[in-house]
Amino acid sequence: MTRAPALHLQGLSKAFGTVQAAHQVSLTVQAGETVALLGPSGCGKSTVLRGVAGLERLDGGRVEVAGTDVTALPPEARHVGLVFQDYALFPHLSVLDNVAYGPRRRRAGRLQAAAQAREALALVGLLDLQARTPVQLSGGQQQRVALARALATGSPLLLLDEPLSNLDEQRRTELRADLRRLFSQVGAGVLLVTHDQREALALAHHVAVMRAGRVVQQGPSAQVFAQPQTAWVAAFLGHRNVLARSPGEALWVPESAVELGAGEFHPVESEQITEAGELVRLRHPLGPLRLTLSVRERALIANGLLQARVNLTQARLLPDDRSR
Ligand SMILES: Nc1ncnc2c1ncn2[C@@H]1O[C@H](COP(=O)(O)OP(=O)(O)OP(=O)(O)O)[C@@H](O)[C@H]1O
Repeated sequence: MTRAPALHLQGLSKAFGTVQAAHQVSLTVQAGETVALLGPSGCGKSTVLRGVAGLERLDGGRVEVAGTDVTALPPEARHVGLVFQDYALFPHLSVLDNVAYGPRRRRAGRLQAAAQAREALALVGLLDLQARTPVQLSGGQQQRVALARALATGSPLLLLDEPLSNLDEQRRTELRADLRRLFSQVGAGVLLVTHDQREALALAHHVAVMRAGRVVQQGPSAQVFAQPQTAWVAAFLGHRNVLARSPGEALWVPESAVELGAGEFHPVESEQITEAGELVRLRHPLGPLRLTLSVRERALIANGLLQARVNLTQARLLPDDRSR
C-alpha cells in the first residue's frame, strides 16, 4: 500500500480585509519529503503555514494530513509538529521536559514521554544538555530544542517557519546540513517557510515560489532554479542577468552562458567585492551583464576591457512580469 501524502493542501485562501494573503494555494508534501514555500516578505508564506496548522480561520480550502481531512479540526487535533521563528521554549522547564511536553499532552505516560524526548534530543545531538534550562543554551541550541520538541510529537508532518532565521551565518550553514540529515532520518513530511533561496535549495526536494498570495511556480528545487518560468521568478531566485527586452519580454542570461576569454572585448566596471569574488558590470550589446569573477578571471581584465562571449543557446526569453 502506498503511504498517503504527509500533506495535501487544496485551494487554501485567506484574506485580511482587502489584503488577499493567500489565494488558491495548492500543494502536496509526500511522506519523507521536504517542500519549501519560498517568497519575499509579505507574500503569504506564514499565512499558508498557519492555515495548515489550524491557527488561522480559512476563507476556503481543504487541508489533509496523512490522509485525514483536518480542515475543521482545531490545531491540537491536527497532529502536526510546529517550529516557529520565535521558538518559545518554557523557560522554567528543563530541556528534557520542554521536549517531553508534546508527548505528555498526547497523554503519553511520564516514562514513555521522557523516552520519546530523549530519542528526539539524540537526533538533534543535545542529549548531553537535557538537564539544562533554555537560558543556559546558545541560540542554535535553543533552536535544536524547538526542533526536537516538534520531532518528539511523532507527527507525520512538520511545519517550520524560518527555522534558522535567528542564527548567524555560520551556525545557519552548520544547522542546515544537520537538518537535511535529520529530515531524511525521521521520515516525516516537512513544509518549510523561507525567504532564503539558498536555504530552500539546500534543504528542500521541491519548492513552491509565492508572490502576492499565489504560488507562481512549483516543482523539484533544482528544476525551478534552472528553469524559472517568468522574469520575476528568475530575478527573485537570484539570477542577476534578467534583461528587459521589448515590453512584456525579458532575456535571461544565466552566468554559465557567459564564456570569458573568448569573443569581443567589452568595457567593465567594478561594483563590489563579495565572498564569492568580485562583482562586475560588463557593458555588453545585450545589456549590462553582472558577473562574479574569481581572482583568476579578474586577471583577464586589461585596460578596463574583458573578453566575453554569450552563448545565446543557453539564454531564455521569459515573460517580463516584474512590474506587476
Ligand atoms: N493578522 C493579520 N491581519 C492583517 N493582515 C495580515 C495579518 N497577517 C498577515 N497579514 C498580511 O497578509 C500578507 C501575508 O502575510 P504573511 O505573514 O503570510 O507573509 P510572509 O510571506 O510570511 O511574510 P514574512 O516573510 O515577512 O514573514 C501581508 O500583507 C500581511 O501584512
